[in-house]
Amino acid sequence: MTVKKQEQQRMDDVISKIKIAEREHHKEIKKAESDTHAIKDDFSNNLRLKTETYSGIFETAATVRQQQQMLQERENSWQHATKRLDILKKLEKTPYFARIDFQEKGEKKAESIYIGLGSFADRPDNFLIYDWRAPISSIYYDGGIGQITYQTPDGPQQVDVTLKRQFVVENGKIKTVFDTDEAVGDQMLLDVLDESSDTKMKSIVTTIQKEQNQIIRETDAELLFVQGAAGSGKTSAVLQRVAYLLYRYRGKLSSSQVILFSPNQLFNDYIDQVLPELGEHNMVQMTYYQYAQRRLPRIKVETLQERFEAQRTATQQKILNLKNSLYFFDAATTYTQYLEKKGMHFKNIMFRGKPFFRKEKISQIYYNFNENYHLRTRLSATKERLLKTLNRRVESESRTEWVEKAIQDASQQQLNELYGDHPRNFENGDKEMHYLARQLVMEQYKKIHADIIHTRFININAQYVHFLKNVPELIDLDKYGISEAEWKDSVLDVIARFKAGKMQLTDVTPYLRLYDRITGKRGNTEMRHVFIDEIQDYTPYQLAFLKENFPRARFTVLGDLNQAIFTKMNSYNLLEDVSTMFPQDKTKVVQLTKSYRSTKQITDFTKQILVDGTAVESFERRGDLPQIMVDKTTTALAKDVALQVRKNNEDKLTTAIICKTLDECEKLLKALREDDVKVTLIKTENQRLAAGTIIVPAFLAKGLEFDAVIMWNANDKNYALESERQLVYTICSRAMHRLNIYAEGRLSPLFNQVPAEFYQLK
Ligand SMILES: Nc1ncnc2c1ncn2[C@@H]1O[C@H](COP(=O)(O)OP(=O)(O)OP(=O)(O)O)[C@@H](O)[C@H]1O
Repeated sequence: MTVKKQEQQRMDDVISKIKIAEREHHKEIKKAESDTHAIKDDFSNNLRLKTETYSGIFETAATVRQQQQMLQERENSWQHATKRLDILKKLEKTPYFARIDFQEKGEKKAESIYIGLGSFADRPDNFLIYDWRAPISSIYYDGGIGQITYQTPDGPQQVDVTLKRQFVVENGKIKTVFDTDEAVGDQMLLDVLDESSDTKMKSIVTTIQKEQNQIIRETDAELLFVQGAAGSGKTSAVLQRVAYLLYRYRGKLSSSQVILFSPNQLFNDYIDQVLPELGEHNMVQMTYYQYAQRRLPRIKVETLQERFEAQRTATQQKILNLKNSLYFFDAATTYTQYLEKKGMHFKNIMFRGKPFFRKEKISQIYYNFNENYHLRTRLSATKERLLKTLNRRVESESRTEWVEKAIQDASQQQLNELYGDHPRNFENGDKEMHYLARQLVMEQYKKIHADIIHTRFININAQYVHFLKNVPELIDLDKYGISEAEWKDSVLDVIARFKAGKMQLTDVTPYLRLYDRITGKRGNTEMRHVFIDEIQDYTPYQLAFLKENFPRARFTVLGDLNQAIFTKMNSYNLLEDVSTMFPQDKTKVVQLTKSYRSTKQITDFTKQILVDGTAVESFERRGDLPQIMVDKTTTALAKDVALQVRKNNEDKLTTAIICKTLDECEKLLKALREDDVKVTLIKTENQRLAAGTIIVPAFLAKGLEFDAVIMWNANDKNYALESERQLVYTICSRAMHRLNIYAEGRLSPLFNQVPAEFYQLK
């Protein structure tokens, strides 16, 4: 019998056992559902509410609690069985993708294990399939044949691997079997990478590479920094890592305690199938912009597009750099310490157009507490004092004549509203009158009460401006090449924006943090893992803020300093900045250099665009040389783009046309439509990735990939500055199989250093 036949026999046997298990789980689910119905019916038929006596209330509450517990138990077993069934259904189609034969040290007999998406045993401890995340499965990813060490919860273990076999399976049938002596055979990887792109990212579980496996299984570091070339599988590895952590810490870690910050909403949409494919729930996913904007519903924060397209003077850029830095973060910390003594800005609490509590009065209360009071306690003590004063005012006001009269004149309905839920068994008429009077006055003062509770007396805009005005005292501006006058202008700019209800993204984080420090907001201690993708587009200030906001979380950050399209050159110091926030012995940096996304020709070309592209290695997958076409007019170029799109379609390659700005996208869209080319414009990050040809502005193409990329108008006007090198690299490195570059007039000088043998001139 051939190896393939033998293996198929085993697979058939395993599948039939999986089917038996599926039926069991079906039964369990049905039972949990019918039990739930029965409990609910029983509950509504037999529950008598006894509310007359204490013991009656007690009894009723106990019954309700008992019912709830029973329901919860059924719910848990339902959930457990449903999740398991879900995995079994996946296993039924592809039970496993690898087999390893090995001998443990000191053991006489060799063992064979099969590795799949989840584990499966037909009886206790008889594992027919091992989960890819089990400690032993690591040997599949980590090495070839021979002695291999793997990590277990009890420490390192050594085994002698004698066979590594990989399977390609479709619908329960083995398509190919091959034995390999490498970590994960290149042939299998090549097959996977040759496939065409999709609007949804796929998991890489069958072909995880050794370096990626390290990232996935890392559990010691508090900060794991992954620097990887474009297409080196950072995002893929990190999603596998989430699945790994959920498995490794099951019962202790849930998907709601893991948050991923991604570059844009489009990208969120692109990756949201990976974890479900691996049988796990998605983690919390958000963009930094969403995280910040949801706290500022009334302010219009600069959008991704505005930020990307803004033209800044050298001075504005210097100011921005300072505001994004950790120095600025520290200066803000010092400033808030100083607020414990003086400088807080308050607003009057108004009542019917007049100040009820004057800001001077609030300030006096705030600063009257002794120095043991810090910002949080100072504020809550102030609130308490204000509420007390309000209460006294309610008391005295309720004894005034107008109130008495108002109650006497009140209709029955108005009175009922004043009584509310209060039992009407007052001791005497006076007490009843007093109660109603207080209710009436409190109703009048409702807004004041709410203003105090919600700390609306803090003037955060004025406070932020006050902070900015004080910056020259806190930071030596000279060191940053900024004059006092320039700084003053920048403060005026912030004030003008405030007046128009707007804010630059750079100001958002210091602004929110100032508010948090004043109000003493505590961080989110539930979150255990924070993942940040495309870290190069974050500022050190934002990262320090996130660290403060998730004090108990471990951080995994990934990025490619060569793709910093927003922060540009400043990103190169980022690693240094970030590492100061974590203990050194708990920081781990991993470099991924091999690029899997693109053909060798594309990777070799794109790495030449970089100033120092040495850390990028191509993977041996062959394709055409990238093509560059320069023509005199955009009309002629658009015609050629249309032809190229048609050619790509014929070759079954999905095309993305990437322009620098949205405006250019719109113009090209018009030209292509006139030429009868079907294309979808992706205008905002809230859109879905459409199938078929798309046109997308560069700032939204982050993290995505396409079979074929057309870079639109890479001329010397559009990409003139050295600081745009990373953008050009990012655009070109989105291509998997084919890359075409078009330029009107003259090609951007950023391509000058690419040797002619790396591309073809059309
Ligand atoms: N081990 C692997 N097996 C199969 N495919 C892989 C592997 N690693 C990466 N890939 C593929 O390479 C492509 C790029 O991966 P991914 O998007 O994760 O890279 P990245 O480093 O996040 O890229 P970028 O920084 O450019 O956004 C994807 O199509 C992914 O499926």
